[in-house]
Amino acid sequence: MAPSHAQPAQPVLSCRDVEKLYGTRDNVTRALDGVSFDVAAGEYVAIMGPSGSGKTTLLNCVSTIDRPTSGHIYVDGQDITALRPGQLSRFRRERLGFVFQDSNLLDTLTARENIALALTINHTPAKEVAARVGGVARRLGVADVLDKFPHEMSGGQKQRVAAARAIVTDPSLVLADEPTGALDSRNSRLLLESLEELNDAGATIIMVTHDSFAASYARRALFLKDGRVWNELVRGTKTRKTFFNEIMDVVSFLGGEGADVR
Ligand SMILES: Nc1ncnc2c1ncn2[C@@H]1O[C@H](COP(=O)(O)OP(=O)(O)OP(=O)(O)O)[C@@H](O)[C@H]1O
Repeated sequence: MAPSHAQPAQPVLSCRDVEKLYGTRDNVTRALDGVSFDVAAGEYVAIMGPSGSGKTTLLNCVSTIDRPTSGHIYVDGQDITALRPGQLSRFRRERLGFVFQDSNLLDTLTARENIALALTINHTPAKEVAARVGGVARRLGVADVLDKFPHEMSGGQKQRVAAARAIVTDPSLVLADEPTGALDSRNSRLLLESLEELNDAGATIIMVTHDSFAASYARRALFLKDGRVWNELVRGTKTRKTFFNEIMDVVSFLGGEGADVR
């Protein structure tokens, strides 16, 4: 039999011994204390953990908003901790998609213009912009609000427009920071179902959340504690309900240690 030359697929994201220290020598906070994990193409990973465990710091380092004190972060094999300031905005625009708690849409632009913005900045031809915006808007169920301004949309619609904006450039990685934090339960569910569908269609998603229900939509949950990866749960073939119960068990255990887990 011919030898197989198949290489394991390169992870989309690889964090290696990431440390982030804040403060001065006399008053140091070790927000990340040697975090290492990989995210493969097409994965959907929830990052959980008590308040102060380092979730936001980790997301900020992956999104290049902040720089680790030591360690390396690779996106598609490229060490993003080595990017020069002038390369960062291009990296973010081309490789990352963001969904924040507050949709962060620009008030003076319509939904269509908000979704199209990164493509316009990249000088994508108008015909392709129209086709891509129409496609993602249909997938996220916001095709009927494309000509509305943010103040004319519901909170749920704004978040789904933000999700459409995050994926329209076909980024390597979608980073969601408490995306359901400001939504009621119906709109949370709609957004989570949309993210799940995007993941089914191939998007790689990392979502920071306090919410076990939201995390149960992911395929894997990583738990941070005191700046370290403390535990990991994989959904596998389990139902979402079973996965939710497993997540709740870990959350209550962490909470049982006096941590503030909402
Ligand atoms: N700019 C900063 N200067 C000093 N310390 C900071 C700074 N940012 C975060 N920290 C500290 O780093 C640790 C991790 O904070 P981080 O915001 O990443 O936690 P988190 O898990 O996102 O918390 P939460 O769930 O409350 O948002 C905390 O102890 C926090 O006080």
